[in-house]
Amino acid sequence: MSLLADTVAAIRPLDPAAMAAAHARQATLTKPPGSLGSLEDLGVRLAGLAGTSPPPLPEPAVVAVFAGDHGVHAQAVSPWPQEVTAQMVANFLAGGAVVNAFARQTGAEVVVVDVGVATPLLTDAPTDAASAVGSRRPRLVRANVRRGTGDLSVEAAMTRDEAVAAVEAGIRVAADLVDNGARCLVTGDMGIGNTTPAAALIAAFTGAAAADVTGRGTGIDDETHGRKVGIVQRALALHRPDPGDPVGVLAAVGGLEHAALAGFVLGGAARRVPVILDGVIADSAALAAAALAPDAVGAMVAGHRSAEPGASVALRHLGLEPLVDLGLRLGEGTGAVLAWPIVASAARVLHDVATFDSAGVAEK
Ligand SMILES: Cc1cc2ncn([C@H]3O[C@H](COP(=O)(O)O)[C@@H](O)[C@H]3O)c2cc1C
Ligand SMILES: O=C(O)c1cccnc1
Repeated sequence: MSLLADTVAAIRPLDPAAMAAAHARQATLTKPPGSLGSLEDLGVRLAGLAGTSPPPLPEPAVVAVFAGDHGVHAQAVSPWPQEVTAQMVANFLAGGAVVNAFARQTGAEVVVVDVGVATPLLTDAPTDAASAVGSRRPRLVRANVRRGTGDLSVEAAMTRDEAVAAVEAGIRVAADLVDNGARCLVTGDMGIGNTTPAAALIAAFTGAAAADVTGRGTGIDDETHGRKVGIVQRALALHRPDPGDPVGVLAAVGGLEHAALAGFVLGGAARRVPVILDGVIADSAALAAAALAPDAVGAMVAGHRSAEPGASVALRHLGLEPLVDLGLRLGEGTGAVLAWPIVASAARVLHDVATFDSAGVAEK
């Protein structure tokens, strides 16, 4: 079988016995029952994912920033030049982007994956994902499938083979990181124009109208936004993507980083490690992952609620409630990195907190 088929086949539901044990343990801890709100449910889900209660602490964490370019950039859907994608990759590797600052603050590592950047990357950064674990220096993984997609408003973004190659690149990154000790995977993205394919994917997988899922990305005016909605509508009318064929949807209206992120989520789910979703790009990729393997949703944690309207539509479809809601609309993995300490805290409660019995605290 192929790596994609093997990975999908390895994804199983959450373990009900571990979840029941974690749920029972929550009730014995020195706090009023339910007082940790959704963190209690998150702790239970982490136990179900790991198959043990208490669940392992989700650390170390690595944020993988998948980078790609977009043919639809030719339709002026973003005010930024395409070269900014490659320039920001250099900035990530030099440690100067917002995601680097947040990663330093929280203790996460950064790996950048070139899965579809249009311009060749010149860098002396170390290039293996495995060594990212425990390293302070960002890594670059060279996994370029093609130098940017086709313009999805007039042609398929990529071929089916390219979509599968990008998904499998993401699976490989997840596998390398987990095999080298990562216990939490964090999604990141960089790709000028990538909120347009994200909107098209969300419309295709949820059935929502283009106007309800297309946002302002880096910050566009009303005229550009109106045109962007029209371009998403045109792409959907042209390709008629079938949500029952997730690879076909990714190939028609996706992006290389979206496809790789779908694979990254599947790779984490197959190895039963939590994957924290960042913003609208990760959320759109998560819809593709869930369409390929419905049980993959068990490994997903919605890090934050992006200001992009499509993000909320996608999360609702997945049945996920975001942890952080700060009006962020940056991407790169920033919101997900901020959520990581919250995810770790949800697990740590089940390790560290005394029980009413052990602490001699009276129950009501
Ligand atoms: C300097 C800069 C840094 C970024 N970091 C993330 N993005 C974000 O903005 C882009 C998507 O928005 P749109 O679809 O409107 O182009 C992606 O690259 C995303 O990661 C950035 C964008 C810029 C300009
Ligand atoms: O939701 C996101 O991650 C996002 C929003 C705007 C631009 N880039 C990314």
